[in-house]
Amino acid sequence: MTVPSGIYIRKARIQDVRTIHALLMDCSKQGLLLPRSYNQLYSHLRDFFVLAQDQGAILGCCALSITWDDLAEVRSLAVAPECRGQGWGRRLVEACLSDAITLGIFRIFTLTYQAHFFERLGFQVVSKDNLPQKVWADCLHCPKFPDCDEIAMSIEM
Ligand SMILES: CC(=O)SCCNC(=O)CCNC(=O)[C@H](O)C(C)(C)COP(=O)(O)OP(=O)(O)OC[C@H]1O[C@@H](n2cnc3c(N)ncnc32)[C@H](O)[C@@H]1OP(=O)(O)O
Repeated sequence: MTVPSGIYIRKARIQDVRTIHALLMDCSKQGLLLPRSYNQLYSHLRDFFVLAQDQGAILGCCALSITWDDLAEVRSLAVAPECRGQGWGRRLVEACLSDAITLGIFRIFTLTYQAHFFERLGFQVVSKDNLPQKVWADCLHCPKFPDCDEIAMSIEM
């Protein structure tokens, strides 16, 4: 497998939406994360960081979504298979954590099947009961609702 060169992390642009959508759809078909509609991606595009290549390809993404005055969520994390295992997933999450600090938010949670990956970044498993009700607003649209089997994790910075 050829490892792409000239890749870096930047904020998402409007031209990236279709590629972000395709990346997330690929992972969601494998049951790894929840799909996001074009409507959601356009309206939340400012939340996203992408792993971009000089030639224009988008090889990864991650979003920081503000939940409430002291809480934000890391979501929609995906790295293209050819770029995995090189620290890009970690850097994408760190970009979101850094953004949270800039915004003055120091408690971040995530809902994930990749508990070990997030543990490596300092997240800890928490009870879903410890997350505020507001967190579950999007879940009403989830095909798995109300039987969520994702693991809740959080980090305090
Ligand atoms: C909130 C959410 O969106 S959850 C959905 C997460 N996304 C997916 O599952 C989609 C498919 N998977 C992927 O896109 C990728 O495998 C990711 C995003 C999970 C990981 O991205 P990568 O770029 O491969 O991870 P990266 O190389 O940065 O690894 C960081 C650390 O986590 C570890 N790690 C990476 N993936 C995993 C894993 N699946 N299980 C356990 N540890 C892992 C690495 O060994 C590394 O450890 P280190 O700090 O000791 O070196």
